[in-house]
Amino acid sequence: YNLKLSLSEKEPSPLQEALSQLIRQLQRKDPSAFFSFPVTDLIAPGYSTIIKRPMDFSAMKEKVKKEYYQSLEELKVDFRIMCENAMIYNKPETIYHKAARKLLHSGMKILSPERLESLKQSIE
Ligand SMILES: COc1ccc(Br)cc1-c1nc(N)nc2[nH]cnc12
Repeated sequence: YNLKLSLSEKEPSPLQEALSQLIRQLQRKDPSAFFSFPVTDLIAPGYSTIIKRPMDFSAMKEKVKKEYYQSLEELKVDFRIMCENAMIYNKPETIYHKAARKLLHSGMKILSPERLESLKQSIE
């Protein structure tokens, strides 16, 4: 029987697939998983007052699932915010600041204009 897929079983769109693939590639560059989940004030005292736009990979995945991203570039914006947050809150000599700088650097290659353009062609 061709039972209609319920809303919760909607197939991911090509854009969602591409976004999820990019997030997987980016997460591989965060082996310590510092960026997998939201930073809490318990882990980082005062974080929620200092950082106005918190972002992490789990939030990105949620935004993909809810189709918040209308383009690949919007993911790049959130990725940069996530890394910059860590470099704002944490002093330069900390492992978190250094991990963020390194992640930002490798992420900008994965999200380079050329890479995103060719990925866009494959989505159309
Ligand atoms: C989710 O955050 C963490 C999880 C586990 C551990 Br150990 C540290 C963090 C963390 N700590 C600080 N100070 N700044 C961050 N920026 C992104 N991650 C962090």
